[in-house]
Amino acid sequence: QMFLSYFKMKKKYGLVYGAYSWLTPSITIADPEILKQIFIKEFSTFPDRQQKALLDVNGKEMNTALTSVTGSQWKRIRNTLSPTFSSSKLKEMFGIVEDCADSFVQNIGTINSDGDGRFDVSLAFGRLTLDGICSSAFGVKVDSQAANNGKESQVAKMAREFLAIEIFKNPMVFVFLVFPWLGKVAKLFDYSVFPKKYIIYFSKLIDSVVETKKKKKQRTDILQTMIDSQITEEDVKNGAVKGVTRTEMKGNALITLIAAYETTSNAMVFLAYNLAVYKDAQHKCREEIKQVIAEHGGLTYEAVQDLKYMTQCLNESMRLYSLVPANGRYCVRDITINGVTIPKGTLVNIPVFGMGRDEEFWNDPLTFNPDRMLDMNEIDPMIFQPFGAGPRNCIGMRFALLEIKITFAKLLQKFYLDVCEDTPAPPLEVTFKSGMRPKEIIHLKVTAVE
Ligand code: HEM
Repeated sequence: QMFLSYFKMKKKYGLVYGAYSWLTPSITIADPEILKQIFIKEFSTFPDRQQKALLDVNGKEMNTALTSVTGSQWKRIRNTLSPTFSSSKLKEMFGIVEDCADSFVQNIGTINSDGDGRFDVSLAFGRLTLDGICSSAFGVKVDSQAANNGKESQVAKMAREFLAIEIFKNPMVFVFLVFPWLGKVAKLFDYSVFPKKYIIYFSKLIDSVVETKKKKKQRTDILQTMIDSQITEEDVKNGAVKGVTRTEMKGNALITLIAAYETTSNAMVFLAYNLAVYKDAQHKCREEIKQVIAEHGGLTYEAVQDLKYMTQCLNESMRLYSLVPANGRYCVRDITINGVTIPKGTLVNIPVFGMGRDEEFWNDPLTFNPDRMLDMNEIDPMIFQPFGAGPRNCIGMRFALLEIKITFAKLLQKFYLDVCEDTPAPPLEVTFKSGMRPKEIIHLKVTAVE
């Protein structure tokens, strides 16, 4: 309802309107010209997504996560972690992602004990994503996809429990939203809105993985990049511009788990649903996969980059079903942009979900039409921004795209995707927990390609 209110408000007030986000003044902006200035040209005026006090309520490790840090600390950590997602590093991580996708395809045909190919889409893609993230962020193979045989590892169990926490159900979150200045007190007492038991567990896990990796250099993953660039608190005090401390390493491994899990798994849930409903698109994806594999002699990193039509389907799916339905930028000094004055201390709300379904920006917006994503130069990156925009956009975008495309390339090679009798017709109803997901449990069916 909150995300749909955009249409009502826009009809009444237009593309820019003010409101309060609890006690913080907020302005909703859907004007792409103003947004371009906010995200890019005036980045120094809008450097963060929230006010600082509200970012310090996660405990000392997670207060250092990229999503929470500001100023020179953000710059240093972002500079350190960005190369992890370069083409060369992603190529090195290709094997990790491929192993998870292989395990997914092996398990998907038998995930349901009835053997009829019916499966719970969120459960299946959730396990796949968990495997990928635990391998890459913690350097631990958890194989949660084999969990239907009842053997779930302790790491997978803890990660699954940690990710199932609905943070907005913690009443303290509302206390902080209403009284943001209390965040300073929370920081002082190392308070965390997340249960400490999980933070302690994963901190210890990282300590032990770091020791193992130090003894024997292992495969490239996100944690390895952080280990390779570890610095001390002293280095930070002396003005280091690159590197992460051990505490920052822990906070950023944990945020990778949170930032990557719901978003990536739900991106796959919605894509699978759309391909099962829109069979022409599924057929075209399968033909493209065959052609690309033939051209590259296998499903290589380069072959995955050539899956153009699949990318169109994914983009169209993310437009219709925004994984992160709203973005934000916090204004740190008074500014006037295109006649709109934004005072210091205002929260800018970007209605990503609404803009993705707005008739002013898209023809027939509720129809899944991958052809409209043919030429991305014609799509305004402010109106369609599944991974955000500007210098503070999603750092893991290329990793997510790689994981999704490898998985679907492997899945569609082996299986046809179909709807079940009880699969709802499009458009799916959605709900927001820690990310956007289908309101109901969605089942689809796989049948082996002969
Ligand atoms: C389909 C999957 C994903 C979607 C849709 C998504 C979306 C987003 C969005 C909308 C933002 C906010 C960007 C902004 O403020 O402009 C964001 C930030 C972020 N994402 Fe993602 N994300 C995805 C996957 C991932 C993955 C796989 C990782 C890590 C491996 C990741 C790590 C992060 C981090 C650390 C930030 C904060 C960046 C910063 O503040 O500098 N995300 N993501």
